[in-house]
Amino acid sequence: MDLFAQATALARAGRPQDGVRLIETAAEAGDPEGGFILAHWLLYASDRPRDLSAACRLLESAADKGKPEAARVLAHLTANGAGCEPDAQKALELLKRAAATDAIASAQLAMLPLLRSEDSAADSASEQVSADPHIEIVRALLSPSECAYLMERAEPLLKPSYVDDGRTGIGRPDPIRTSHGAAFLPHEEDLVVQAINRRIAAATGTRTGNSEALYVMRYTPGQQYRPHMDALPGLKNQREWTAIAYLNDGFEGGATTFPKLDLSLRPDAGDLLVFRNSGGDQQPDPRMLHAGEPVTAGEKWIATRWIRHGPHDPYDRG
Ligand SMILES: O=C(O)CCC(=O)C(=O)O
Ligand SMILES: [Fe+2]
Repeated sequence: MDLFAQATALARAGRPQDGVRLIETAAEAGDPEGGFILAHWLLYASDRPRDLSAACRLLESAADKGKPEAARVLAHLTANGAGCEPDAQKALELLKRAAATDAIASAQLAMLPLLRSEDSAADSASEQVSADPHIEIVRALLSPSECAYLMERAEPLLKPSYVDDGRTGIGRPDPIRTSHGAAFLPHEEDLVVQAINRRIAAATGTRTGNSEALYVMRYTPGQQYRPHMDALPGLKNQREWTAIAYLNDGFEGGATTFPKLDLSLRPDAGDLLVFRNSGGDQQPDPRMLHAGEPVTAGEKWIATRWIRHGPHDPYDRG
């Protein structure tokens, strides 16, 4: 039985602390599997305070001992400068090392030469839907292969979408949003996702460091996002902008509607819908109520960036 299975068996037998101790002891002894698991507990802050630097050190040691998944996750953190100095060259070397035996890393590596440049955001035609409030569609910002890549990467990570409680900032299931989704937190934000995030920032005139994690959503028939506001009253660092990349075509229903503005939009795959949720005073703009209408056939995939007024830590849900 591998280490994780042993720890899980202990937890199931009512001895979770022994399971945790088993992983910690293995990690301390330099076991790459133990180090990889402990690094994730430190990244997710699941049972202990978040410590990105400690996670990087554990991943580095596990990667040096030949664990490709550790090299891949460390590549993401290194490219991002999360928990360590940003170093694009080192990130690429780590990814190449991982790609020799890790299918996810090799798919990522294969995408890199196909990525559109950050400057290409300026070449995408932008159509103004409304000047005030600001709503626009940037056409074909993402290529078909980039859209396919995001859906493929997100699929195994999908979980029922939660809605953050405006008061507590804690996520909970809510019939308002019945889709499934996956957030690309900094350690999951691979080099392709980082490039896409930079392009979305360039297209919206915002900074990557102001955004929440890219959130990929999938709606199957009957699923929807009922009318809601992305800006939340009382949020100290407001969700000023929303940028939604549409990743596929070939579904029915699922338009994005703004009931107060009498607008119904159905952008094409690769397009980015951008709208402003709050004014300069950071107060939610009531006109920006919007919904993802129920999908009636096929699947609808989108990727959303909720962009804050100022710098935001994507690990911080508040
Ligand atoms: O699915 C849609 O069209 C809307 C999604 C949305 O409102 C959001 O991501 O905040
Ligand atoms: Fe929304």
